[in-house]
Amino acid sequence: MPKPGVFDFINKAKWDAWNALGSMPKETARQSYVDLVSSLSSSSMSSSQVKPGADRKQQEYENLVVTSEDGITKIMLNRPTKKNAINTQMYQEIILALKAASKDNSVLTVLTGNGDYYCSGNDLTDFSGITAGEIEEKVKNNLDMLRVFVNSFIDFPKPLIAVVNGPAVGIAVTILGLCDAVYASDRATFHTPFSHLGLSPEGCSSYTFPKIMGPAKAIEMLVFGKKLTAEEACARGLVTEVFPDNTFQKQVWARLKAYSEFPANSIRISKQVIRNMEKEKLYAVNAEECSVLQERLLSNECINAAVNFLSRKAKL
Ligand SMILES: CCCCC/C=C/CC(=O)SCCNC(=O)CCNC(=O)[C@H](O)C(C)(C)COP(=O)(O)OP(=O)(O)OC[C@H]1O[C@@H](n2cnc3c(N)ncnc32)[C@H](O)[C@@H]1OP(=O)(O)O
Repeated sequence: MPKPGVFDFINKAKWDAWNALGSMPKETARQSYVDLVSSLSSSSMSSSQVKPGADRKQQEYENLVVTSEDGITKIMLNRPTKKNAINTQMYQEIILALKAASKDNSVLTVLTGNGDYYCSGNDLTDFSGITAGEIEEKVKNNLDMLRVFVNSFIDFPKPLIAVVNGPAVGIAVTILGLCDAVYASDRATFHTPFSHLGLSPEGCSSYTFPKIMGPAKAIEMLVFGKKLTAEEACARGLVTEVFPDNTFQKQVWARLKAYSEFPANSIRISKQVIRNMEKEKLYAVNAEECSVLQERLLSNECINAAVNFLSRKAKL
């Protein structure tokens, strides 16, 4: 039939919907419709039957638990016995989980940690058991991966929210500058001990932190390693809001559920309008930080700090 006029809203919507199916056979269209309705009715049943926390699990990961419920995809770091330290496999899994979340039906994506820590940063045992001859290649491969990891935050198309349930260290802190909201328990702390470890800033923090809190406060964190309380991080603009630990999960998830009911396209497009302008700059900052860090990771200062941690002589 001819396309209905622009003010014939209902028939125009129907016409557009049919047209969008292209040459799909009628039987396939009918089956897709039945599948869609079945999935909607089972998800509305499950939202009233399933206990909080037992959301629908997605793909299996070794170091993450990824679930999707009520328009929110939750990516939970899941190495609680290692304070959720990010090892090579976890970096790769986060890249994959973000890619999947960017394409799923969720409105919001949340990053959080399982256990008492949000995340203790890069896994310092990552380079153990490597021979001197292998180290350069391993560092190069890891830095290539780190660049992709950080780019997947820069490129993330929907609001990305960090629910910081406990202390955060190193890269888990720097990457917050690329998140769209950061909700923290009052038990959380924010620590970037790069100089202590012979390292240098990553996660685009050399650019985002001075922008968020001003250069002097950024240097206090990134160069002198000052550990911030959640309230201090909030006063500096790194954290959006702090909640008492005993009501943290309840209050934050109620807030997120309300936000997830906003129109999905509007939310996504508004985030992109705010963030896209800086993408090229952020890619360049990320590349530069990775190149500096590659040299740092091979320095004696860094190797000694890692050896001290591994031999239990030092921790933060
Ligand atoms: C990809 C390319 C490389 C990119 C390089 C970028 C780096 C940026 C960073 O992230 S720098 C930050 C690195 N992180 C740290 O320096 C933290 C090191 N950890 C600690 O200082 C402490 O563990 C602690 C303060 C986080 C917690 O202390 P606590 O006493 O409460 O607990 P334990 O020390 O007993 O920890 C429990 C177990 O967890 C292991 N663990 C904790 N953090 C890490 C880590 N970052 N890497 C590896 N393992 C970690 C810890 O060893 C304990 O394990 P065990 O039970 O087997 O002994």
